[in-house]
Amino acid sequence: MREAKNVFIGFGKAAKTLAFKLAQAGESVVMIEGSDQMYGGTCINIACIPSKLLYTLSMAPVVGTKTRNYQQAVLNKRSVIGGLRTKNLHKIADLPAVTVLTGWAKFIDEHTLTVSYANGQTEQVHGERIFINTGAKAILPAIPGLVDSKFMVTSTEMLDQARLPQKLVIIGGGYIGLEFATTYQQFGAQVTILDNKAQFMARDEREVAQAVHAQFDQAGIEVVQDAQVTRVTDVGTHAEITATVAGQPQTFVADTILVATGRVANIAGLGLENTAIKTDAHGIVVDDHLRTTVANVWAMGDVRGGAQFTYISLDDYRIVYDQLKGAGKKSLQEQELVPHTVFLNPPLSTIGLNEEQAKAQGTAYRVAKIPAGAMPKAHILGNPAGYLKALVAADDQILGATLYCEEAYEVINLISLAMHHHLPYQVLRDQIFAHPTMSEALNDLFETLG
Ligand SMILES: Cc1cc2nc3c(=O)[nH]c(=O)nc-3n(C[C@H](O)[C@H](O)[C@H](O)COP(=O)(O)OP(=O)(O)OC[C@H]3O[C@@H](n4cnc5c(N)ncnc54)[C@H](O)[C@@H]3O)c2cc1C
Ligand SMILES: NC(=O)c1ccc[n+]([C@@H]2O[C@H](COP(=O)([O-])OP(=O)(O)OC[C@H]3O[C@@H](n4cnc5c(N)ncnc54)[C@H](O)[C@@H]3O)[C@@H](O)[C@H]2O)c1
Repeated sequence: MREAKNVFIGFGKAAKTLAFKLAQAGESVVMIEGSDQMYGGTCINIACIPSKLLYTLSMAPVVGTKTRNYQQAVLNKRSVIGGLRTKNLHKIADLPAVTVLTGWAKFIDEHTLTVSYANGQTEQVHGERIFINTGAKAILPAIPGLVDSKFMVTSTEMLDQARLPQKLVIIGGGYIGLEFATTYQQFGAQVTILDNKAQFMARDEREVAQAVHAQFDQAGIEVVQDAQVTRVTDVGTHAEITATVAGQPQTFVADTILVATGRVANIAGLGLENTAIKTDAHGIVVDDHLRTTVANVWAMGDVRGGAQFTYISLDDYRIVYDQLKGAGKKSLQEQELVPHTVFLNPPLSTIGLNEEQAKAQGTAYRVAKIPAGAMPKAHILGNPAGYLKALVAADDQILGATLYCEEAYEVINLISLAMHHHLPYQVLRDQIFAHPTMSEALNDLFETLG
């Protein structure tokens, strides 16, 4: 039997970072990854990186023309992702203390896994410690005809589809739905989003949801709320999607149906029933230090049923590493305040409280708000749309921000830093920023508060 001090199931963000650190410290590591197409995990292969690469390319006309070349973009994406995958593999596989096994792992007891290889062979691996980092997979709703439709894809297939859809229907108006609508519309697809909630962008405040909706209207992205999809039927070259919209039957036509209705923890087939590791409706149950209900097993990233973001998985690594090699003080508590970005055009980044939440909680606040068009950099970038808004408490601490503007995904990190370090808003108001940048909007934004 193969043995190691540290055995990882899944080559995700937390696992690869922790494996690298432990191996560098001379501890033996076995990394088990099911697919040779997934070294480095979901983010780099089938999620954040390919989707943001296509998003970026969807905004960039081919030099000398006004067209965006979708086929070229997909080829470009394959080449970049292939390079990153190899780099990720070698970064840990080349360390003398690491063995990478390409096969699917399943618990047979709390210290032992069976690894099944593509050639039908199996092997047993014993771990003093075992770290589960198996991620999440797309939820496929039980809609008659959906999974059998040849036009149905999840984000994974969509990101590698060589042909640009002409009529794309997206079921689900969350992160993936909104981002893919933006990207594929910009490449030239006709896009309709069918979301089952009554409100567009139900998690966000109405002000920004209305601003995004107006931008979608302008771009020609159709958004249908309160849509309960009841059936999908393939009809030759396209599919018909039947839905009840606000109680009325409607039919939509698509040559690609993207299912983006959330993702669920990847625990099926892991053999958890052979252990005392508990699960709930969200995933593997962990405590604030990511320990499962079995002392030698930890769970990190999407599989533990929390917020599904790569930066959360990375922070999960920090929590576990701190237990193994540090003071053991880091915990999930520190993940409560984190920035989020939806990669729209312009992008939308948020952190902390929004105005509706502050009102509902009865928190006293002042509002700072400026239009994005006030910033020269927004004009340089050719998109002065949107606004920046922040909430400040009576003691001058920043309560939260909504940035719907060019480069919001960079600027939000400065606000996050200020909030985490309890800096009063005046620090950002008076900070000298490089010019011309979008960050300098923070001078103007907080200047409005005096
Ligand atoms: C389209 C899309 C876009 C996204 N964009 C962003 C974004 O812009 N920013 C952001 O922060 N987040 C984004 N996310 C979310 C982000 O991708 C995930 O939160 C993150 O990748 C989760 O990483 P992880 O560490 O949990 O594990 P993962 O990276 O998911 O790794 C899990 C690995 O485990 C392997 N595995 C599973 N079961 C087994 C088994 N039994 N044996 C062996 N191996 C196994 C899998 O093959 C996989 O490689 C996006 C997600 C999607 C789908
Ligand atoms: N930029 C980023 O950070 C980023 C980008 C993409 C994905 N992600 C992560 O991946 C996760 C999964 O993304 P997602 O968009 O699949 O999930 P999501 O939870 O963000 O959105 C799912 C949407 O689908 C709707 N829905 C559910 N069932 C439906 C049905 N039967 N018919 C119509 N609508 C339905 C929900 O109401 C919701 O609006 C996200 O929650 C996020 O954590 C992050």
